[in-house]
Amino acid sequence: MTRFRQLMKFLNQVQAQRIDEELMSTYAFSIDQLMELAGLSVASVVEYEFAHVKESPLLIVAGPGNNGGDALVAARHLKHFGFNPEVLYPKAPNNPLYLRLVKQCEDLDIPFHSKELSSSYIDDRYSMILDGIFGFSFKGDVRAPFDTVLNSLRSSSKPIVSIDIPSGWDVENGNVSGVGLCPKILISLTAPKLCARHFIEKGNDRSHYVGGRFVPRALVEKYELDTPNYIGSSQFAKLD
Ligand SMILES: NC(=O)C1=CN([C@@H]2O[C@H](COP(=O)(O)OP(=O)(O)OC[C@H]3O[C@@H](n4cnc5c(N)ncnc54)[C@H](O)[C@@H]3O)[C@@H](O)[C@H]2O)[C@H](O)CC1
Ligand SMILES: [K+]
Repeated sequence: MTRFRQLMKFLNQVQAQRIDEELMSTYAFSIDQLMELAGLSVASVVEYEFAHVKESPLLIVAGPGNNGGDALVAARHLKHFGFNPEVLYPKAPNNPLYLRLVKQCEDLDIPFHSKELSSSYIDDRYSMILDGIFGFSFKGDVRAPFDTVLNSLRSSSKPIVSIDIPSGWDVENGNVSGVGLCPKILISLTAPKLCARHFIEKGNDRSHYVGGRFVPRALVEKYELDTPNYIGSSQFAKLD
């Protein structure tokens, strides 16, 4: 796997949301397409980093928005990759897109949990945690039921991989509340958001990836994104 120089461009919250909107208007993508590619990137990074613990169950925590949708897509791909994913879905929205993703997972016999799991249960059962709770639309103080979910994940000793934003972190200012997760791996989608600067500062035992290989050149130029040169068919790039 080739490493890439650290990207220098970080998006604020409004830019991240605008890029998302433009992809689905000007550039004619459907949300299903973007989510499928985002979730595939995430699953590919997990496969790359955790292939050695494939047999143990892994815990995928899905939130109420599209970050949670990415997590559900990743769960499906990981099952096809030979992993043993289980999904914690504390607040399942009644939205046709997410209902389809849940059905696709259930049809693969992926177990779902709706009630918070204790940190001791997580530590005993799972090899790692995939955090798809909140992404770039998170704002304000964490509301129930996710406050207690974040508490038990934070108390667990298992490695956390965060999709796009470490959940509980302010999208621009990082873990200012102190209630956010402390991931070992961050997978930024499209481009890193401003909070990723604080993740990088934490040091060498952290890995930062970028995924979401769907950004047209005109959008890269408009927002001056430093998207990596993905190698071959790879769905992610690891940043230095
Ligand atoms: N262009 C891309 O890179 C793509 C990224 N994708 C993923 O989509 C998320 C952003 O999704 P969005 O639905 O806009 O928002 P979130 O998932 O971050 O969450 C919204 C959800 O959360 C609730 N919420 C917000 N703040 C709080 C709070 N303080 N307490 C409790 N609940 C909160 C809110 O009510 C909503 O229900 C991005 O990060 C990527 O992961 C797309 O999948 C593809 C394109
Ligand atoms: K997240």
